[in-house]
Amino acid sequence: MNDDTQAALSYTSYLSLDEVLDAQHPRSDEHDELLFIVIHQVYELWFKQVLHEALYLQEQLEAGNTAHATRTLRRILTIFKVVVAQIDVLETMTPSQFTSFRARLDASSGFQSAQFRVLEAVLGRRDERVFAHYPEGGDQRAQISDAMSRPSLFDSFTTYLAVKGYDVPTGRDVTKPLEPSPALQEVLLRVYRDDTGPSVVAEHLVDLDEGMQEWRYRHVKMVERTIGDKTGTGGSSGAHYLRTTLFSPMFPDLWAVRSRL
Ligand code: HEM
Ligand SMILES: N[C@@H](CC(=O)c1ccccc1NC=O)C(=O)O
Repeated sequence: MNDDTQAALSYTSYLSLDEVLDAQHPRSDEHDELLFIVIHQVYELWFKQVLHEALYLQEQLEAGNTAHATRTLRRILTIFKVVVAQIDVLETMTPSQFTSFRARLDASSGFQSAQFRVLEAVLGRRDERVFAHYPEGGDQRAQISDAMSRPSLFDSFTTYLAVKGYDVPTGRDVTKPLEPSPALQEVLLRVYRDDTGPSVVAEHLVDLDEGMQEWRYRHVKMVERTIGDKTGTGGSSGAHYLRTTLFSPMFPDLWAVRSRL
């Protein structure tokens, strides 16, 4: 196409708003279903942004760049605050309002959020059970599987510590779950005692771990108040299942050293 005939860039075209604002398709005539859809779409957009930042963060860490890594971590943490806070908006929906359209959700559920599973994998989760909700041979399954085969954020952090001259244990199989490592804990104690850039990065990783746990806690409370102990549309026991996910920190070594600091 000749440049002269191309429509001028506008707010609407730059942001693809025709597509974005045409992407809400309630399955009922219930007033509250639009909120439910919009909230989830906003989540998925933030997940996209967090994943984009997390990849950048891993590059910055592996290059030993404390300033950039710290800035990126602060951005991710700020987004986490926003996504935890937006649960307040969904909690303005009463149980009976949700019940009015819940059956129309069929068997769809948060279990099928591929970006959430990719995020968990980037943060170090290695757990085949999540695949149950993604068809074999599908793109989403491949994305989660790829993320589980790459070094996690914590692996990039240990690489960063090595670049900074710390004698970190090497040779971890990055496709396996993160296990507490006494040798790495000794290194972390030195990092905290030195109290320079790496200790700031470590504290931000603790913030991130806590932020993820905050989200899980707020999600469970929202579930308890909205559907009580009904089973989930995704086939789990619902709030009971979600409570079992509450107390598994992503970076166990960073928590293990705290009683010695
Ligand atoms: C009224 C609001 C909500 C209710 C009642 C609810 C309920 C549930 C339930 C019962 C499960 C367990 C899976 C199942 O059997 O269905 C679940 C999982 C999940 N939900 Fe929600 N949810 C709500 C809102 C949200 C929102 C806003 C998000 C944001 C993306 C979300 C993301 C997830 C994720 C990622 C999981 C999987 C968690 C895991 O396995 O650790 N949910 N939800
Ligand atoms: N699992 C929820 C339904 C639900 O919340 C949901 C359904 C479809 C898409 C996203 C959802 N949000 C989180 O699980 C339930 O059992 O009511």
